[in-house]
Amino acid sequence: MGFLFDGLDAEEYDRNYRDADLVKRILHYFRPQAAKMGIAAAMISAAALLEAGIPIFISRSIDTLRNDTSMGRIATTALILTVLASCSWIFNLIRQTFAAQAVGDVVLKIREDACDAVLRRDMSFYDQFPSGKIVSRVTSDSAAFSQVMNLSMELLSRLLLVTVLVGYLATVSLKLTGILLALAPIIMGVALAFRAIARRTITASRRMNAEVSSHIQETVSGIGVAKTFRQEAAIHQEFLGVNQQSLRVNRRTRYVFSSIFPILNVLAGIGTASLVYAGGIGVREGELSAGTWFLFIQGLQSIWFPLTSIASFWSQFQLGLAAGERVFGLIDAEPRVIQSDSQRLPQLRGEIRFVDVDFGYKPEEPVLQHFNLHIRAGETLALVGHTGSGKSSIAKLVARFYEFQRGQILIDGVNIRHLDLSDYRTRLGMVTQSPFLFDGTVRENIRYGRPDASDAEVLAAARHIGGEEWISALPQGLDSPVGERGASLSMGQRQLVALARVLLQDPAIIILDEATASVDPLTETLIQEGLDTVLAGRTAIVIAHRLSTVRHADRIIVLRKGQIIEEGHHQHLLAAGGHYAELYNTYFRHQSLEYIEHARKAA
Ligand SMILES: Nc1ncnc2c1ncn2[C@@H]1O[C@H](COP(=O)(O)OP(=O)(O)OP(=O)(O)O)[C@@H](O)[C@H]1O
Repeated sequence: MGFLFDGLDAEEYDRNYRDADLVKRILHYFRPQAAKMGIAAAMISAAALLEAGIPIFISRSIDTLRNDTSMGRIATTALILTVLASCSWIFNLIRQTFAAQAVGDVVLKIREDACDAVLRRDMSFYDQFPSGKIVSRVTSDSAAFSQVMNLSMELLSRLLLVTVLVGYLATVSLKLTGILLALAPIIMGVALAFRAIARRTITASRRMNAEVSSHIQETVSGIGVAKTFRQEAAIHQEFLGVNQQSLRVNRRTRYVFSSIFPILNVLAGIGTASLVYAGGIGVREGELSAGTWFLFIQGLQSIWFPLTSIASFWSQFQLGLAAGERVFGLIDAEPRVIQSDSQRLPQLRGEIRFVDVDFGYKPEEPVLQHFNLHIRAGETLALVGHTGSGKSSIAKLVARFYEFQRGQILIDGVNIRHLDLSDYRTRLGMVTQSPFLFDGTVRENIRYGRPDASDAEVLAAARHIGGEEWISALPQGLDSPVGERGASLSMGQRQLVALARVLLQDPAIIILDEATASVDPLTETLIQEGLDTVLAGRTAIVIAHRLSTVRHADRIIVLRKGQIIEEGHHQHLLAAGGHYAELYNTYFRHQSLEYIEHARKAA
């Protein structure tokens, strides 16, 4: 009876597709599987006919055996029944095998399409869809969607069975068939009512369990803060409350589930009793044979479960379609970044020009307005400004992660919208504040910059960035595992890996979001040397957090609310005594050697 509870955890999502379109699209995925599905459908029909035939054969046999009880007759009856049951099992096995293959292939294809779609999307897409939702669309929704097909086949088989059986019973006794069918709406009504109640209690129970987990997770992850503020007792009390509520909800769920089977059994009992009574009278009056009487009682059992599953079909079918819709929604999401050409720039010099650019993540919240900036090829440009001033946005536009609303961005004089993006991005390197390392070794992570690089090239890049020492400090050298997201490496080591990776890539333009987290002085020096190596001879946009970077930058631009308010060289800007000087005094000055010396003397 598991089908009664299936799919209860699905959420309601907004529907944008018509059911007919969804079904058409699903069928389109099944088209290459037509042969397998054809075999499965044939097996369904054969098995349904056999399953309906078995009780009919038994009823006939009962009547025959009343007149002929010879060993031969008994043995033949038993043998035929064994053959019929075995055939039914074999047909079902073939059907399950072919259907599982077809559905499995379709889920595989849909997941491939969903994964491709995810990889093609621009960054604005990821702002809109949190990663958890994307993952669940690619994994569980694509599987839930295949349920539509399984359900349809199951329904087909049940309908066939009920039709054949009821059709035959009607030819035997209309009166008893009437009694049998009168029970159908009651059975279906109870099944539907139970589904509605079960759905509510299950949802409440799931929410409650999620609440308990999130409470524990929050407590554990914020344990340091909780201890500092001596909140342990309050947290304990709060947890007791949530836990008690969870107990109540889960108890109610169990009551609901354990009450349904007795209710269904009582109904089945009433149905059987009515048939026994009406059939018994029929036998007494000589209108029915004992075999037919048996057939109707057995028929109730055979029709009972199919009826409950037919009752629950439609809502489950809708849930499957909704899952399909979420997957198609992901596949069909319109890209915002649109390239109108695919020009390649084999000799990218790295000149970047923003011409009168307007940009906002949301149209009503502009980040850059009439923005103009010219970065010469090979120039190192440092962007400074308070948080939210638009530094990262400029970098993201150069990387073509987002679409801008007005103006032009030119790369070596070519409109960025006309470039072959994948070619362009091979010449564009990015080092983010907290570099993302993939689970694997240091070597694999460095090679990520250029998959065809040899071991010698990887080693050379690593040495070039930080010398021999940082490599030998790693437990297994370049073969040391980095752990999930690089957790086994220190922050400094992760940055060195990211720099070696980008050096191996050898881009013409480099975007660097300097890390704010401080590292030990030795690593700091290593990173600085690595940075100098990476930046040399390339166009660099650096979101600067280090004094040494702003000092050595060819040009600094100071941003406020998406506008350039000052620009020039470090000394020049400092002498001007404007916004940069203020930023320097509050942010950069404490990193200077003079400041540290002065502070030490003062202490
Ligand atoms: N993905 C996003 N979706 C919506 N708004 C965003 C997004 N990223 C940034 N913003 C907004 O755009 C503005 C500029 O942000 P940006 O990240 O460019 O600033 P920033 O100068 O790099 O700041 P920080 O130094 O804190 O990184 C801010 O108001 C920010 O809230």
